[in-house]
This record gives sequence, structure tokens and C-alpha cells, in this order.
Amino acid sequence: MNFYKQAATAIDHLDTKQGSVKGSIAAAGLGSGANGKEGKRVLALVIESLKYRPILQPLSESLKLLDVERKIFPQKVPAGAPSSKNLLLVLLHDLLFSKDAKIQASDKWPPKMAVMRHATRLKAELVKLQIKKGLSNKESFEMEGGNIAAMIPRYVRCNSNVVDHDTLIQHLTSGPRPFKLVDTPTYPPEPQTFFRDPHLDELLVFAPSTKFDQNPDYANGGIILQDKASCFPAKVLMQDWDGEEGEIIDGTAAPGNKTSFISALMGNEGKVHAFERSHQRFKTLEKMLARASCKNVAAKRADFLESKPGDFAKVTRILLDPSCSGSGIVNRLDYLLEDGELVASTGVKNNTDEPLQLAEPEDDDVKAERLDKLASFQLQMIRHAMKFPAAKRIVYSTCSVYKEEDEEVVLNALECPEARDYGWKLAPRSEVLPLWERRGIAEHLKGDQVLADGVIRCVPGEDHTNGFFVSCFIRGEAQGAADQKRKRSTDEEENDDVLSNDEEVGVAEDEGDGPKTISSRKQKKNKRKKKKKASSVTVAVI
Ligand SMILES: C[S@@+](CC[C@H](N)C(=O)[O-])C[C@H]1O[C@@H](n2cnc3c(N)ncnc32)[C@H](O)[C@@H]1O
Repeated sequence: MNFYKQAATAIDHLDTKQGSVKGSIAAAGLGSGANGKEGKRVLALVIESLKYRPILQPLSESLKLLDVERKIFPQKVPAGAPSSKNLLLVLLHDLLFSKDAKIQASDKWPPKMAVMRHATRLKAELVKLQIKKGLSNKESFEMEGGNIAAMIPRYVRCNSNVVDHDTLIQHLTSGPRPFKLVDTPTYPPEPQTFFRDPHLDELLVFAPSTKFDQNPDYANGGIILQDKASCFPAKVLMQDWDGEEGEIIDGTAAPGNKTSFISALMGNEGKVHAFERSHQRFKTLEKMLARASCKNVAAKRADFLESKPGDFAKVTRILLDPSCSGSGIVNRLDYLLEDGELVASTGVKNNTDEPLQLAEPEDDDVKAERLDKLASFQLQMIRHAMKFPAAKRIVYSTCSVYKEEDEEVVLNALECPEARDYGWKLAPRSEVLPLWERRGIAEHLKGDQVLADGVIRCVPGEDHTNGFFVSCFIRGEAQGAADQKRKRSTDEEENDDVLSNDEEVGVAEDEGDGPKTISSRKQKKNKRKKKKKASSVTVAVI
């Protein structure tokens, strides 16, 4: 199968929601997958064609190309062949939007001949459309049609493990194609300009289509392409870090963008324990950490829920950015590329370990069930983190905009027994990027405006980022295990209802120094009851 047929087959695969982008590349007959040379080439064509599909498809329809050339692009294609619609799409992309404005195939290949018969008209129609829309160049079509994704700036995080901020700016503003550093933020930034992010010192903000794949600082890990919102959790976690306090856990680390930011915020010193459960994603994590020159990260392929809190007595801060629905991610097309190694032309990380599919409406019941499962897993992660004996700060984040995974998880976490036993509460706004205007939604937090102010939301299309949510749990003093046990047994005497609630939620057994599990607490309660019964019997006998 040739290159165009492979790309069209991959798009068919994505259109019919048959699986992940990697699966789509495999379906296109590329044995080496998306990481091989051919795979990368096909993947790039798939993404670029999808970006311009809102222009290319109507253009082709206005010229009735599928109809006029139906012999070459039949409605019904033989089994295993790509659909005519998507074959035409990728060919039109290369003719009208590729660098060389050429279809890279033999002039005698019938599909190319068919498209070339209409090339002059197609180009003329595109110019007309460009003028009508007042666009300065045809690449601006990418921004058309309320394409929120294409309006999100390209955020460059300066990785201080490799290069310092001033040196990076000096590199960027010199060389053969220098960028111009401007003082005033404008959204989206003008091409070939950039400005300092108004909220995060480590970030520089560029025009959305800026490419860094040829940039030497990108190649050596000095530049990390990371959506602004995705930088918030590490920043909140590491607020007022003095280097002496203790160690850090990143409970859900791959692909490692937040881990490497934490590492840099620690000056590449101290220790970060990075957990990643998935075998495949762990490999990506290792590569990303090496590329970002993280020397203070101990990565483990392990399930955070199975970690024993008592084994991490020095850990004072924990980041949890668990799997979520990814409903906040709008630049789905760039996101197709974001898979560890393939980050060159992307601005946002892959923030879900779900197989990647093009967004399509989901049945309400299916969605509710999926969110329910995700939310209980997310809560379980927070409850586990709350048991770490020296922990005093837990940051919980998602790239979801659904209340079920955001405020409601926070509320449930605040009401869980671990929060009560260990004295966890929500950090106030002053500790959670106070200058970020958009906060949580009080309505989802039982109307509590103070709680809502303590968390952060990002809304795609309005905040120049993907959709995101960040919260931070704190406790004043890390209490000793003995204190906690004493407190717990007092509470147990007082509150039977909480135990039955715990049963419903279900917490994993833990054999560490943290609080005893619900089942062992229940056993204790039963023992106490038996003891009481026994003593009353004894009294009666006497
Ligand atoms: C949303 S992604 C994390 C993204 C990462 N924080 C970053 O910024 O690059 C969630 C990750 O957590 C991992 N994960 C989910 N449950 C886990 C668990 N119980 N223990 C460890 N890793 C887990 C998933 O495999 C996935 O790689």
C-alpha cells in the first residue's frame, strides 16, 4: 500500500472509532507502528490532513470531485482499500497545504491524475476563500471555524535542569531565524514573536503553529513543550520548597512532564519517587526523564495504590494526576502526536491513558458509568496518598472539565475518613496560584465559595489553555502514627455510621505504617463488641 493509501486507511480507522492512533497506524499496514520512519511520515500526514479537513472537505464538495471522478474515487471500495473520501482528503492536503504543494506519487497514478485534472480550479477556489475570509495566508485556515485548538499558544517550558532561562531567551532571540521577545501578551501571539507567561516564570509563549523540532534546545531537553495548565500542578505542589523538607512522590508519572518539572523546581536535587503502572508508558517515562536530564528521580514501574506508606517516611508532598476522561483536551489533533517521543510539534501532553479516539458523542449512560468508575479510582488514589505518614501536601489534578472528576472528587476526599483521621483540608486560594482568576464552581462544592476559591479551573477557548483542574490538600503538621491510631480509635467509638460508609467505598488493604484498613478496623470493632458482650455475660453469671 502506498503512503497516501496508508494515511487514508488510518483516518478511516480513526473515523470509525476503531481504536487508538497507534492502532490506526498498524491498521494502515505499518508494521513498525507510529515510531518507525514511515509511521512518523504517515502520522504527520494524518494529523495535517485532519487539521485542514474543515476546509478541504467543503472545497472538494463544492467542486463535486467525488462525483465527477467517481471512476477513480468510487463510493464503494474493495475490501481493504481506503475510503475514496479520505484518499481524496490526503491528496488534496498535499496539493494545497504541503510545503512543496505537490502530491508525492507517480504522475501516472490514477488518483493523482484525477486530482491534478482539477488542480488549477482547486487552487483558485482556495485563494478566493482566503480573500473572502480576510486571511493573510492559507495556513491561517487552520485557525478558522472556531478551532479553539489552533488558537492555543505553543508553550515552551524552560527546563532548568539543562539550560537557564536567560540563556534560553538569548538562544531564541539570536541565530538564523530569531524570535522577537515582546513585552505585552497578545493572544494568539504573532508568528516569530514570544512573550513571558504572565503566571509562570518558567514559561514562554509562542504562536500556536511555531515548530521546535529543529531547535537545538528542544533536541537537548532544554525546551519542554507543555501546555500551560499542565504546568500548574507541579508549581502548586512545590510552592515554598526549601530543599530540606523531604522527598516527593509523583503517583502517576508517565509520560513525565510534571515529574520533570518537579525535578527542575527542586534544582535537580533531593529525591522524587515516580510511580507508573503501565509497562509501555513506563518506558516513555524513562526516556522523557533521561531527555530532561532528571538526576533526582527514581522511576518505578509500580502501582501507587500498592505502595506502602510506611516505606516512604520522608515523603512530604505527593502529586496525583491520575487517568481521567481527558474531556478538557481540545487540541486532539496535536494530541495524536503526543506520545512520549513524538512531542516535537505538539503543545500538550497526553494526559489520559485511554486509547486515543477522535471525539464523538458518547451515550449518556455509558458516559455516566465511565465517569463513575474514573471518579472512584481518583478518590481511591487521594485516600491512599492521605495515609503517607509525613505527607503535608497533596496536589490532585485532571485534564477533565467534568465536575464528577473535579469538584465532586475533592468534596468526597474531604469527607473521607482519611481526611478526618489525618487532618487533611483544602488549601486556601493563597496557596494555589492566587493570581489565576478562574476558580472552581461553588455549586459543585455544596455552594461553598471558599472551597471553590481554593481550586483552579481552566476553560479551553477562554484561558488560552486546555481544560484543566487543580486542587491541593494540606495538613498543618504530619502527625505520628501513634497519634493517628489514638485519634482513630476514639472516632471509632463515636461513629459507627462512618464505618458503614467506608465499606461502600472500599479501600485497598494497607500493611504499612499508615492507618489500618477498613476491614481491620471493622474486625477491631467486632472484637470490641464481642468483648462487651462477653463482659455483660460474665456480669450476669456472677
Ligand atoms: C494522566 S496520566 C499522567 C500524566 C503525567 N502526570 C504527565 O504530566 O506527564 C496518568 C498516568 O497514571 C498512570 N496510572 C494510573 N493508575 C496508576 C496507579 N494506580 N499507579 C501508578 N500509575 C498509574 C497511567 O498509566 C498514566 O500513565
